[in-house]
Amino acid sequence: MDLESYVAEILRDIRRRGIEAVKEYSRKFDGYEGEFLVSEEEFEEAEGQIPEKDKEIIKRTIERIRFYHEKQLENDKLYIKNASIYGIIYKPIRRIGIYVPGGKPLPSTLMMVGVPAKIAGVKEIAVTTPPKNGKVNPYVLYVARLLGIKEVYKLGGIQAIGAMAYGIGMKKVDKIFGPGNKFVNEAKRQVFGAVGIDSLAGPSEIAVIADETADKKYVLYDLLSQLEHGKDSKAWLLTTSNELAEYCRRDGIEVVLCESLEECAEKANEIAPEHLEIITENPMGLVGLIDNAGAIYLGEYTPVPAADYFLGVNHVLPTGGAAKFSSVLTVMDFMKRISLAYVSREEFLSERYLGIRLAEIEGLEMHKRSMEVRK
Ligand SMILES: NC(=O)c1ccc[n+]([C@@H]2O[C@H](COP(=O)([O-])OP(=O)(O)OC[C@H]3O[C@@H](n4cnc5c(N)ncnc54)[C@H](O)[C@@H]3O)[C@@H](O)[C@H]2O)c1
Ligand SMILES: N[C@H](CO)Cc1c[nH]c[nH+]1
Ligand SMILES: [Zn+2]
Repeated sequence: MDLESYVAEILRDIRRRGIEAVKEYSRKFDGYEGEFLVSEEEFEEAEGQIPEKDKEIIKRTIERIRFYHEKQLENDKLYIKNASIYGIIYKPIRRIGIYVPGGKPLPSTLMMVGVPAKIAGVKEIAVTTPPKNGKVNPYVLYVARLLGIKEVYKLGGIQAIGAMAYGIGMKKVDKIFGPGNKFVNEAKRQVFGAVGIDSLAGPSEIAVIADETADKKYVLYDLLSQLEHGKDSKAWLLTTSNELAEYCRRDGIEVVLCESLEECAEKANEIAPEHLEIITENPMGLVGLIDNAGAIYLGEYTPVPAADYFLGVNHVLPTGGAAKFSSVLTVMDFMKRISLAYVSREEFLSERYLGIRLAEIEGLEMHKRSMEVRK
């Protein structure tokens, strides 16, 4: 069965049978039976397991992520014309769900999603993450606690996405955030409409554009870093250097030898990778040629793992070509734009002839009357 039908069948079953189906899939895929909601005692136990040094590492990282993201917050945009007010106001989404991957638990992902959500002012946050041996990773729980998130569920994969989208075993969320494996990503795609989703942030990818000036070892380890996430991850080397191409020919790395850096850039645009590193003599010079990438990292000292963890930039990024039409996670993904207008009598009466005639053209009589009846 293909992935789409496989996931659709499980989601259909979850919609039909509710919590019984969620329990069954949780038992089957995560070997878990028991309460889904993490208890206060579990939060405390987790905190007790984290060494003080690690607590400092996490706090400092959260500060760096906050510093970067605070600058993204936009103000309402209003203007006055003919004594009327027009514009856009921003409101945080009321209730969100965050999926934190758990095959290899990624507490850093909770920092990347939780911090901008808090900056945006989201009031209710539910986190789902798959348990291992019946428990949630203690670092994930510690990060949740630091961010003031109390609702964490031991739920992973398709069943977690179904539970958040349809409100099974928890209050339904308005939008689901966070990356995951191919099952999670496809489930998010399929529940879109019932809820919002951030983007299609699936198995990790990296493309590196490099020339003969690049350090071969730096390039190779950067490529291998993203393959480490799992067998669905992808890595491309786009290079003008024969020597580098030969050095990086390893399992899982697709090497493309190009005639010029312009050709490398065009190849990157076709791939639209999640991450694009440019390690060339003049990396900045190529940025103008790149249209499609989730993130662009320039030079020898901006490897993807640094961005994954401590630079402060967001590591939730579109994959599978979705960077052609979607973007890195930002604070504004947690907010809705609401159109606002307050029209003065003077402006309404002087301009309404436009609306009245357009209503006639569209044959919508009550639209016309609504504008005509006003004095
Ligand atoms: N694009 C991004 O922004 C980004 C960021 C971080 C991580 N990632 C990616 O997230 C992914 C995390 O994957 P992971 O597997 O470690 O954790 P995960 O939590 O996404 O997936 C694990 C869950 O998948 C479900 N599952 C596994 N096999 C299944 C099957 N055969 N049928 C149904 N469900 C099944 C189980 O419920 C399991 O708990 C990686 O691919 C990583 O590259 C992407
Ligand atoms: N590289 C991942 C995004 O594709 C993010 C991550 C989290 N932890 C390590 N890496
Ligand atoms: Zn990574």
